[in-house]
This record gives sequence, C-alpha cells and structure tokens, in this order.
Amino acid sequence: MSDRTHLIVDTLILAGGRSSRMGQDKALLPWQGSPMLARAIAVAKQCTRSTYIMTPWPERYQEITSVPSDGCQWIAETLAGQGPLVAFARAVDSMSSEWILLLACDLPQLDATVLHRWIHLASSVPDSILAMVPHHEGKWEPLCALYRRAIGPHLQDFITIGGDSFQQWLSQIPVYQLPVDGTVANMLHNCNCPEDLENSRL
Ligand SMILES: Nc1nc2c(ncn2[C@@H]2O[C@H](COP(=O)(O)OP(=O)(O)OP(=O)(O)O)[C@@H](O)[C@H]2O)c(=O)[nH]1
Ligand SMILES: [Mg+2]
Repeated sequence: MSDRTHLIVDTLILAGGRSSRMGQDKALLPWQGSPMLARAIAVAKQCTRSTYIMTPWPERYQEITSVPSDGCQWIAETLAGQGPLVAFARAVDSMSSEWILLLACDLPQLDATVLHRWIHLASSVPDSILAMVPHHEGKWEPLCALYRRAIGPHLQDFITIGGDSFQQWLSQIPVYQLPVDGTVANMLHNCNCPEDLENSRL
C-alpha cells in the first residue's frame, strides 16, 4: 500500500481520432465558448503536474493551446489512426510520472474536484492496482481514468498479441472501480456526434 498524499501525476490527452461521427475535428469544437481540447487542458492543469497531448497534427492546435508556453508538451504520433489503446501504449514510454491521468479530448464537462478526489484516492490503493477506472452502464470508461505508468510493458504485450480493446485489456488486469454518481456520469459524457454536443449543452 502506497499511502502517500502527494503522488506525481501527469495528464495525457489523446487528440488524434478521426472524429468520423462528428464530421469535423472534435478537439476544436467550441463548448461554452472554448474548444473542447482547450477545456480538457485547462482542467488537466488544475489537477496534475504536466499535460501531454498525443496527436499526429499538433499544428492544428497551436493557436488554442499556445504549446509549449503554457506548460503542455506534444507527443509526436507518426502512425495515426491506430486507435486510443495503441496511442496510449506509445505515449506511456514518453512519460515519467508514477500515475497517468488519461483523458479523451471530447469530454467538455470534466470536473477538477472529482479528478482531485480520484488522484487523492490513488495514493492509498494497494500497489497491485494498476488502473482506476469508472465503470458505468456495464462498461469501463477508460478515457477518463488513472493508470500506473508501470502498466506500459503489460499493455505493450497485450497489443503485440493483437489486442486493441480497452474493455478486454481492463478485464485482464487489477483495476480499482471508481464509483459513478451523477456528477461523474455528466463528466463522462463524451461528444461523439453533433447530437451528443447538443445534449451536453442542455
Ligand atoms: N492520439 C490518438 N488519439 C486517438 C486515436 N483514436 C482515437 N483517439 C482519441 O481517443 C478519444 C476517443 O475517441 P473517440 O471518441 O472514439 O473519437 P474518434 O475516434 O475521433 O471518433 P470516431 O471517428 O467518430 O470514432 C478522442 O480523444 C480521440 O481523439 C488515435 O489513433 N490516436
Ligand atoms: Mg468519444
């Protein structure tokens, strides 16, 4: 058991998806006046030490993020379109924190208070726990969750044998199930298509 109150946690935001259901780049879509990626960065900066953004097209986001002047770092993605699990596996090697807060770029209602609570909880889970992930409506919500950086080799092995599903991978490792109340459920609402965006603004 770690039992330390000050863990070193960095955020990794994945922003390299195709946005095919949305029909345009989700990261740049405004929600309450600011692009969804900028919102995710702002919350990450309130909660963790450094913010990394994994994307094959950093030039698209220069204006909204002012990277690197605002403390964010890019992780270059050379092979785009492999999906979030592979992107995460590649990014882990470039990171150095003990825990990683993994976020999608399409979560406009992230709540810093909840994320702080999860990070605090991470300091007291047993060392055997490799990830802390909300479980909602029968499935894991892997793109708003905490992972030990030490999971890197295990994840790489899973991918090497053809794995590409977070749900399958998480069923094979010791995961702490984060409870989902109303606030967390709102926070997990990701905007995949135009209707999701409209519903989340209601
Ligand atoms: N860096 C990186 N991010 C990815 C990749 N695939 C998905 N993502 C990100 O993972 C998160 C969840 O992806 P989805 O919500 O399924 O988004 P998507 O793949 O862009 O959308 P669809 O094309 O509609 O499935 C989003 O933040 C995406 O930008 C990838 O290959 N590389
Ligand atoms: Mg999504």
